[in-house]
Amino acid sequence: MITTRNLVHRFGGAVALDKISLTIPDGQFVVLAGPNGSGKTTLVRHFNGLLTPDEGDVLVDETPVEDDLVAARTRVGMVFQHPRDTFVSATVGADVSFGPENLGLSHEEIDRRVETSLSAVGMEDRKNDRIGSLSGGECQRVAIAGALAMEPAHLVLDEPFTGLDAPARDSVISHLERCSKDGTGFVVVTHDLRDVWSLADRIVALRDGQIAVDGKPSEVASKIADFGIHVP
Ligand SMILES: Nc1ncnc2c1ncn2[C@@H]1O[C@H](COP(=O)(O)OP(=O)(O)OP(=O)(O)O)[C@@H](O)[C@H]1O
Repeated sequence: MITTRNLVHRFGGAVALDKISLTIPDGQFVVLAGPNGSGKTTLVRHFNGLLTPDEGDVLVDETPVEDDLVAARTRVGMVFQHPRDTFVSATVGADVSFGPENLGLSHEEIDRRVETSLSAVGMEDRKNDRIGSLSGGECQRVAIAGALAMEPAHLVLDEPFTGLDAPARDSVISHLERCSKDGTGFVVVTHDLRDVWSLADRIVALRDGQIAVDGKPSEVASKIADFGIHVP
């Protein structure tokens, strides 16, 4: 469970998050929407301690993130835009095993996690492929596999569809659906709801650093259409 309580974040004098209180239970598929500059990326960067609150608290499983950064980063995985820049190894399999290796797991457990997470994104036959040979959608899927291999309770994807063509988007979405059914919670940051509307349990929309809308897709559709978010 991820909890923020009266979370405030400022950049210089400018308030980016203005008293955000939010609880995300395990397993929930949350879409975090809102216009450019509304605070989405700033908010999710608090979920695993990439930013520190100016005021308020952020807790993962009821422990303040700053008290146990390792636990927070194990429970909350993140995949950012442009994953091509974040790969650390030359091949798909080596990259996905990098995180579990750093957890000090046994070879058997590392192999199991690599197999499971690559097959969750439909890349089980591509372990030996070079990262440089992948398309944009495949890069995104390998980045998701790398995060899944850490077996997080929540996986945060920041604008995962940027730069992907329609078939690549559809492929990533169908694999997210599969992982979601298997129990992984998701927080997907987007300003375009069309891709993920059908997968979402909950839509949270920010405006000017505050929660403007929070509810099930069917409840919020009419409320969010007027603030710069594409609704299907
Ligand atoms: N490193 C930074 N330094 C200064 N201001 C920042 C920084 N990062 C974000 N901001 C400002 O904080 C506010 C929230 O930005 P944030 O990136 O969280 O919004 P966002 O909703 O994710 O936007 P986008 O959809 O454009 O990515 C904006 O006004 C932005 O200009």
